[in-house]
Amino acid sequence: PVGSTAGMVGASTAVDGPTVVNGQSLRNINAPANIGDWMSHGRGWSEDRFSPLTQINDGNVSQLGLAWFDDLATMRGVQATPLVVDGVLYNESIYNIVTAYNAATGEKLWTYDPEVGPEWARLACCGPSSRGIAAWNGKLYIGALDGRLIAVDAATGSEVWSAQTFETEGELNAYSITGAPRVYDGKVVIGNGGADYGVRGFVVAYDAETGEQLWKFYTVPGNPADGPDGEASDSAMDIALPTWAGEWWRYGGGGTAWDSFAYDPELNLVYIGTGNGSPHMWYFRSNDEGDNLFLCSIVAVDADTGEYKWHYQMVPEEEWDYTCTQPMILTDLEIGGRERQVIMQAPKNGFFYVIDGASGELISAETYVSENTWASRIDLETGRPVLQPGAHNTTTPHLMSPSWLAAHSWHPMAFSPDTGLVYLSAQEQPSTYARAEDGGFNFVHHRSNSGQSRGNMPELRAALQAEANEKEKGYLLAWDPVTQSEAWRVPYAHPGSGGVLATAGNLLVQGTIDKTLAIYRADTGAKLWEMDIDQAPVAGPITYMVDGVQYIAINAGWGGSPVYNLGPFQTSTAKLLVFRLGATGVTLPPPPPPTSLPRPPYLSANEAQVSHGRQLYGDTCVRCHGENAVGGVKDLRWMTQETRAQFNDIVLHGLFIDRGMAGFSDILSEEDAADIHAFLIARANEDYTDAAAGGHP
Ligand SMILES: O=C(O)c1cc(C(=O)O)c2c(n1)C(=O)C(=O)c1cc(C(=O)O)[nH]c1-2
Ligand SMILES: [Ca+2]
Repeated sequence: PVGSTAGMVGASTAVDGPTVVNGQSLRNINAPANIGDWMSHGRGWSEDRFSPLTQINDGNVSQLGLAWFDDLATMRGVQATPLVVDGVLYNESIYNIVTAYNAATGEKLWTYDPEVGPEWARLACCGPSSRGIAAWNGKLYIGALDGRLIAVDAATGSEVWSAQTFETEGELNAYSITGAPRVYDGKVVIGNGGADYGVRGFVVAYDAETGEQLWKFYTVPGNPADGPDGEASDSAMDIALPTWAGEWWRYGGGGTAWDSFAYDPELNLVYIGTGNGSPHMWYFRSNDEGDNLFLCSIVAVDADTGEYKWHYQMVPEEEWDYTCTQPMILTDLEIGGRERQVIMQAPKNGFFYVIDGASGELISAETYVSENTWASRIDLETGRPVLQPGAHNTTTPHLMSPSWLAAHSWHPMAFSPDTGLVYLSAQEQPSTYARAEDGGFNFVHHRSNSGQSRGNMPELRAALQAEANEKEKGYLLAWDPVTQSEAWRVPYAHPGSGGVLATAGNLLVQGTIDKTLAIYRADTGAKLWEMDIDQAPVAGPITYMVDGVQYIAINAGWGGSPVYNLGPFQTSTAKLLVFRLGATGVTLPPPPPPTSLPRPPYLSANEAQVSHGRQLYGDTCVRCHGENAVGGVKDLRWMTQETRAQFNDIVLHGLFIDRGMAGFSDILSEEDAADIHAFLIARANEDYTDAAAGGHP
C-alpha cells in the first residue's frame, strides 16, 4: 500500500466532521451540507442515482468539457462507481486498487493496492473488476476480489482492519467479490459471486468500526444432514428447504448476492438481490423439482440481526443464469390512488417489477423487451411467472431471450422524481441453452459448472446463433414504473451501453457502445451533448459539486458479460473522466491506429476434436473470452502466430498469469487444450472474411 496525505484538500473535515458519511447525512443526503457529495454506491440508500444538482442543465450542457482525467492503464472493464465526499473523489480500478483524488483538480492524494493475486481472475466470470467501495465515518470499505473486506483510513489510505469473508479451502470455495459493499448505520454488508462455478450464496455484515462479524444470511439451504448453520438465516431455511430436491448442496446451490442491496432506514430492512442456481440446470440441481428458494429473489432481512422478514421470488425453477442481483431503487409512487413505498427492479429476465417495500407483495410487473421466451406475463394474484411453453431446458438446444446475457444486468439504473421515469441500459441478446445428457454433467472444482451441453447438434446451434445475431438489440430505455410502459428509447447499434445517471438539471448521462459519453434530456430523450472518448463505459456515471462547481465523472473502461459479443473493437485504455462546464484544453490521447486481423491457420483437426473443443471452451473459457469465441477480454479468433505457438503454455501453465490468465492444467489435459485450439481455429476460419472486411462494430 502506498499512502500519502500530501495535498489532501479538506481531508479531515471531509471524513471525520459532521458532514461525514454517517447515518444522519445519508438519510438526509439532500440536506444542503451533503447535496454536492456522492457518498454511497447509488448516491443514497435508496440507490436512485438521481442528483438534485442543477448547475449543469439542459440549457447549458453544450459547454461541457473535459476537466481532468486519469489513465487507469488497463484494457479490462472498469465497473466502479466513484464516491465523492467533501472534495475528495475515491475511485476503484481493477484488482481493487483504490485511489483518492482532489475531486476538482485530479491531483492524486494516495493509492491503496490490496495486492489481490491475478489468479483470482479465474474465479471472476466477468473480469477482476469491482463495482465500487463504501464510505463511513472516516473509513472506506473495499470488497476485494479474493474475499477480504478491507477498511482503510479515508484520509491516508492506510489499512485499518481486514476480514476474510468466505472460505478459501474446500470443494465449494469458488467465491469472489465483485459487488460494492454498502454501509448501513455502522454496519458493512457484503455478498459475493461464484454461483456459476459452484458455491452456496450468503451475505454477511460486519461492524464498520471494528470489523467484527455481526450476522450472516445464507440465501439457499445447505445439506440438511448437517443441521442448522447457527446463522441468522436458520429460520428462513425452514421456508427454503422444502422447495429443493436432490443433492443440490454438493454443487453449492447458488443464489449469490453479487451486486445489489438497498436499505430502508424506517423499516430497518436490508434488501438483498439474489442470483442464479448452481449448477444452472434445474435438472442436475434439484431433479427438475421445486422453486428453489431463495434463487433469483429479493430477500428482506432485519438490518441489525440479519433475520428473515420476507421474500419475493422472481424466477422460481431458475435454470437460465437469470439473476435478480440487478440494482434495486426505493421510492414512493402513487399507484391506483394510493401512495406506495416500493422497490423497483429490472432483472435479467426482461420484466420490470414494482414490489411493496414493507411486505414484499408484487404490485406490478411487465416485460420491457420485444420478445420474452421465458414468460408471457407475471400473474399478479400468485406473483408467479406464466412460463412460455418450452422455456425449460432439455437436451435439445433452444434459443432463449432474454438469456444469461441479460435484458438488463448490473449496469446502474436511475430514477428521476422530476420525470417519474426509470432509466436503464436494456438489451436483447438471445442465447442457446441445452442441458447435458444424463451422466454428462461432472462437477469440476473451480470451473464453470452449468450442466449445459455445448457441443451437441452443431448445425442446429449454428442456425440458432444466426437467429440470435439477427435479433441482437441495445437501447437506453425510459420506463414509467406507474403505468408499466415505455416512455421512450434511444436505440444503439449494439447491446452493451453502460449505467446511467439522472439529474434535476433534466440530464440523463450514459456511456455508450458507440464509444462516447452521451447526455440526453431526461424528459424526452433528445440528445443534448456527446463526446467521442474511444471507450465504451459500462460503469455508472456520477455528479458532484466542489467549491460551487458541478462535475460529472465516469469510469470509461469496456468489459463484463453483456458486451461479450462485440468483437475486437477496443483500442484505448480505461480512464477516469471528469467533466465541467467551460473546461477547455484537456484532451484525451489519440486512439492507436487500427490493426489488421491476422489470417488464421488452416484447420487440420477433425470434426470430433472441434466438437470436443467447443464443449470444453463453453465450460472453461466462455465466461472471459465470449460466447462462440467472439469478443471477451481477448478475442481468441485473432491470435497471432506467436500466441498460437505458446497456446498450451498459456492455457495449461499460466504463461500470461500477469494479465489474469491463469493456468488450467488442473482440469485440462494437453489433448483438451489442442481441441480447444482446434475449435478456435475453426471459428476463426468461419469468421475471417467478414471480420477482415469491416471489423465489428
Ligand atoms: O452467479 C454469480 O455468482 C455471478 C457473479 C457475477 C459477478 O460476480 O460479476 C456475474 C454473474 N453471476 C452473472 O450472471 C452475470 O451475468 C454477470 C455479469 C457480470 C459483469 O461483471 O459484467 N458479472 C456477472
Ligand atoms: Ca451468474
